[in-house]
Parts: sequence; C-alpha cells; structure tokens
Amino acid sequence: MSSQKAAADPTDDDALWRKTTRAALLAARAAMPDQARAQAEARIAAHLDALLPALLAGVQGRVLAGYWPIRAEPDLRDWMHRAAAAFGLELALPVVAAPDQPLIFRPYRAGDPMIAGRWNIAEPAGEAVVTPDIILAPVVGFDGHGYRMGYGGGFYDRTLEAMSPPPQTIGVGFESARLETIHPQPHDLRLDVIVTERGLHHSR
Ligand SMILES: Nc1nc2c(c(=O)[nH]1)N(C=O)[C@@H](CNc1ccc(C(=O)N[C@@H](CCC(=O)O)C(=O)O)cc1)CN2
Ligand SMILES: Nc1ncnc2c1ncn2[C@@H]1O[C@H](COP(=O)(O)OP(=O)(O)OP(=O)(O)O)[C@@H](O)[C@H]1O
Repeated sequence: MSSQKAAADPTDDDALWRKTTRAALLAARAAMPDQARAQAEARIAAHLDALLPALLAGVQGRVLAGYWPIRAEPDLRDWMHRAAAAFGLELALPVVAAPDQPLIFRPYRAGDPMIAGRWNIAEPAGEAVVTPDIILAPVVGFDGHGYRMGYGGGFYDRTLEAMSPPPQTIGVGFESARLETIHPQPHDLRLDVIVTERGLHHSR
C-alpha cells in the first residue's frame, strides 16, 4: 500500500507533519479574539522597543525590513513607523520577485503608493531595492532554538542564506505559535531572537 510506504519514509512523514501543524497554527491564530490580539500586539511592540537599541549597535546601516501583515499575523505597522521616527530607521518591505528565489526588499515610507503583489500581499509600487540590516520575519510556528516555520515557500531561508554580511533577524509571532520543535530541515536557519507577547526568546 502506498500509505504504508509513505509512513515508513521520514521525509514524507515530516512533510505531512509540517502541513498539518501549519494548518492548525494558522487556524488558532485566526481564531484569536480581537482584544487578546490587540494586547499581544502592544506587548510585542514594547519588547521590540526594548530590543532595538542593542541590535542597532551591532549593525552597519539603519534599514529595518518589516512586513505587511497577512493571515492574522501581528500587525506591527504602527510600531514600524514609530520606531523609524524614534530610532532614525529606513523601512523596507519584502517582495516575492519570483518563486524559488530570495525575497527582495523595497524601501517603504508611510503613505507610499502600494500595489498588490503575489498572493495579494501589498508591496511598495516603486522599483527601488534596498538591503536590510535588520529583518523582522513573521512566524507561523517557532521553537526554543530559534527555528522558524513559515508558509512553506522557503523564502526567508533562501533570502538569509544569500545575504552577506548576514542581517540581524527577529522572528515575530504570538505565543500560540510556539512548538517543542519545528523538526528543522537542513535548509532551515535559526533566527537571532524571536519576540512574542511574552518576551524575547534568544536562540540557544
Ligand atoms: N506578511 C508577510 N509577507 C511576506 C511573507 C510573510 O511570511 N508574511 N513572506 C514570507 O515568505 C513572503 C511571501 N511568502 C508567502 C509564501 C507562501 C504563501 C502562500 O499562500 N502559499 C500557498 C501555497 C503555495 C504553494 O504551495 O505553491 C498556501 O499556503 O496556500 C504566501 C506568502 C513575502 N511577504
Ligand atoms: N536555502 C534554500 N535553498 C534552496 N531551497 C530552499 C532553501 N530554503 C528552503 N528551500 C525550499 O523551500 C521549501 C519550503 O521550505 P520551508 O518549509 O522551510 O518554508 P518556510 O520557511 O516555512 O517558508 P517561508 O519562509 O516562505 O515563510 C522547501 O521545499 C525547501 O526545499
């Protein structure tokens, strides 16, 4: 039977586990009540404010890549603009240039004209490209070792692998995204720190 064969193959097992786990995490996140969400977002923003000064001391430039939230990701857009003003940062947003390729990042300021990109994610309409010094990566799932699970496109892994010097990486998510392990694959990279409403989780 093909189902027995699949169960005996650890690669298929892992892929199935990722698929079902991802779906469960996304459903839990979408079901989060508005008030709990708003409170958690405010806490995440406060933790990021506390984290940024130390991070900025360790990077050359001042470009922070955020993200335009989709599928009930924490909405940190207001925080991004406040942080840009407070810390003198340039903002950027990720853009899927092509499938199976690294993300590119476009400069972004409040009020910039946006267009709908791949998967209908809003992205800056301009053509300019920047290299971020710090990248906020939204997580679908994460574990205590700093591994991130995303939507399954492998975009952030591919992007980080291609960047030299490596940027500082901050995973962002709700505590409900925490897993014992994401069962990392060989290409999975660890983020420097993951921030949830409960605080900072440094990779170890
Ligand atoms: N807010 C936000 N923006 C982001 C990301 C992100 O995680 N969050 N990305 C981080 O990478 C990139 C977009 N990555 C994405 C990757 C897959 C899907 C997606 O919907 N995939 C389909 C399956 C597609 C397939 O298998 O070919 C799906 O899940 O139904 C969406 C976004 C760039 N922008
Ligand atoms: N650095 C890489 N080089 C080549 N392929 C990669 C790389 N990183 C990931 N991939 C491929 O991308 C696919 C999805 O990877 P994975 O499930 O880890 O995505 P993800 O981190 O959840 O997604 P995303 O970062 O887009 O949110 C895998 O099939 C993997 O082989």
